[in-house]
Amino acid sequence: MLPRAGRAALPPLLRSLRPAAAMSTGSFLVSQPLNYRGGARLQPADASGSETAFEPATGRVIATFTCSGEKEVHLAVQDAKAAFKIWSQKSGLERGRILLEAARIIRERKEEIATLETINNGKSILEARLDIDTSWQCLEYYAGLAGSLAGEHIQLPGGSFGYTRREPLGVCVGIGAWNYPFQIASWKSAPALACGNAMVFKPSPFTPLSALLLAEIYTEAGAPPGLFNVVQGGAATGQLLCEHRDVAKVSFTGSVPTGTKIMEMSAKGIKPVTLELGGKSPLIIFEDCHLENAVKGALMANFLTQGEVCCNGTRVFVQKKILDKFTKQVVEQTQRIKIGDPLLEDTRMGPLINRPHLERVLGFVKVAKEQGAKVLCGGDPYVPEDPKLKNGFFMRPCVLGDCRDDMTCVKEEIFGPVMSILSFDTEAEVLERANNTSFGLAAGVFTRDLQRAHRVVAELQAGVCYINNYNVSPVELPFGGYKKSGFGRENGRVTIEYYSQLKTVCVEMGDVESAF
Ligand SMILES: NC(=O)c1ccc[n+]([C@@H]2O[C@H](COP(=O)([O-])OP(=O)(O)OC[C@H]3O[C@@H](n4cnc5c(N)ncnc54)[C@H](O)[C@@H]3O)[C@@H](O)[C@H]2O)c1
Ligand SMILES: O=CCc1c[nH]cn1
Repeated sequence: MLPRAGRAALPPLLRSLRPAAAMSTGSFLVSQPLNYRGGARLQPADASGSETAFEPATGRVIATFTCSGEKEVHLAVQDAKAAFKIWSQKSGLERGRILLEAARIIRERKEEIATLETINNGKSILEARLDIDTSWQCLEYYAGLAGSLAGEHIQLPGGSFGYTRREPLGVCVGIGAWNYPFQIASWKSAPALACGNAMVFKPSPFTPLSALLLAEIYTEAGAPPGLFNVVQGGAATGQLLCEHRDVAKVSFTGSVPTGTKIMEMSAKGIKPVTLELGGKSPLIIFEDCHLENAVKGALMANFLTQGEVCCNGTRVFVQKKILDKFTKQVVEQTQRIKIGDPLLEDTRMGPLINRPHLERVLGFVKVAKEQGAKVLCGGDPYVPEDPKLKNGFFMRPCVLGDCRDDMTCVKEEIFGPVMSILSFDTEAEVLERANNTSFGLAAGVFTRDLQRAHRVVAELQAGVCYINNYNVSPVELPFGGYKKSGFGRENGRVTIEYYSQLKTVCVEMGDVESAF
C-alpha cells in the first residue's frame, strides 16, 4: 500500500488539478508517464509506437505517450501474476474491505476524477459526476458480495460428499472504450478483484488518463502492488495482452469489428471472454404513454455523452396517433440543449471525442438527407462563442424525421447525437421491426398499459430492457447484450460467474470400489 504521505511525494497525475473547481478548459497538460505497474507510475520498458490524447473541447493535445510493446505487456502480466498469488489467498471479506476503502477514496476524489474525465472525453461535468457515482457504487456493490462468495456442499451415498469451491481465474485483461473511461475500468475491475483475480487494464488511446487514477486509488486503499495495472496503447498493445499465455480472461468493451478479433484471439487460447459491444437499440413509444416522460426518455436515450453511448435507443418508433405531438416536443427540447464548455455547470452537451469521429457522425446525417430523411434540427457543426473552443469537436444534436427502416441512419450505429424517428401502427408490426437488427444491446418501451409493457419486453431481443425510462444503469442490475452486441454481463450478482470458476471436490469416506 502506498501511504497518503507517499502519494504527496510522487507527481500525481492530478496534483495540478487541485482544487478541481479552479481548473478551466484549455489549461490541462500531462507530461508524466501514463503506465501503472507494480504499484507505481512508470515509462513502459519498450515501445510499440506512440499516441496523442486530446481535449475535445479545444482540440488541444494534452498528452503524448508511448504505447506498450511486448516486453512491457509481459512485465505487467508478471506483476499481476505476483499480486494474484497474494490477493487470491485473502478471504473475500479482506478483499471486500480494500474495495470498500477504494470506493470511499473515489467518493472523496469525485470532483477531480470527474473533471479529468470531462477534459479528456468531452462529456459535461454533470454527467461525468454521475459516471463516477456508478463507479464507486460498483466497487461498493462487489465489496459487499466478496465476503459471501462460496461453493456448496453435496451429500453423497455412504457418508461420502462433494463440495464446490468458487475460485478466481487468474490474471484478467480489461480493454476499454473511450466513452466511459473511468466507469468501464471500474465495472471491469471491481468484480474481477472481488473474486480474487488481478487485472491488467488497457484504456482506449483516446482516453488514457482516468484509469490511472483508479490504479492509484486501489494502491492507496491497500491492494498489493501489481493487482491493478494500466498499460497504454492501441490495437497492437491490446493484441499482445489478449495473446499472452498467462492471461486467463479478456473482458472487452468496444466495437463489433474489434470484438470479433478479440474473440478469435481468445478462441486460440481457449480463454473466456466478455464482449460488451455496440448497438442500434429500439425505443418504442405507444400512444397511451405519459407523453412528457416519453419525450424526456427519448432525449435520455439519445443525447447523453454526445450520443456516444452503446445502449442508446436511436431508433425511436412512435405510434402514428402521437407522432406529430411527440416529434414537436422532442425537437423543441433538443434545440434547448445547451452546448459548450463541458466544465461549465450549465452545459448539457460537450464536444465529440475527436475530429474524425465528428466528421463521421456528420457524414451519417448527410447520407440520411440523401436517402430522404428530414433534418428536424441540428446535425451541423457548432462553434461556441468562447474563442478558446473554436477548434473543439462540437455539433448540434440532431433529430431526423421521415425515417425508414432501410436507411443507413436507422441500420448502423452512429455513436453520435443523432435520433431517428420512425412511425408505426400496431404492436406486432413494431416488435417485428424493432427486432430486425443484428444488434441486441438494449430496448425501451413507453406505455401506461402494464400488460403490454411486459408482453413487449418479453418479445424484444435485447439484453437490457427499459419500461418507462431509458439509460439508467443501477449497478445491482446485469448489463450486456444479445446477438452481435456481445455476451457475458457486467454488474449484478451474475458477473461473479464471469470472473470465477467452479472447482468440484469429490471426497470418498469409504473404500475404493475398483472395477479392476
Ligand atoms: N456494450 C457496452 O457496454 C459498450 C460500452 C461502451 C462502448 N461500446 C462500444 O464501443 C464502440 C466505441 O468504442 P471504440 O471506438 O473505442 O471501440 P474500438 O473497438 O475501436 O476500441 C475499443 C478498445 O479496443 C482496443 N483495440 C482496438 N483494436 C484491437 C485489437 N485488434 N486487439 C485488442 N484491442 C484492440 C482499442 O485500443 C480500445 O481500447 C462502439 O461500438 C460502442 O457501442 C460498448
Ligand atoms: O456505453 C455504453 C454503456 C456503458 C457505460 N459504461 C459501460 N457501458
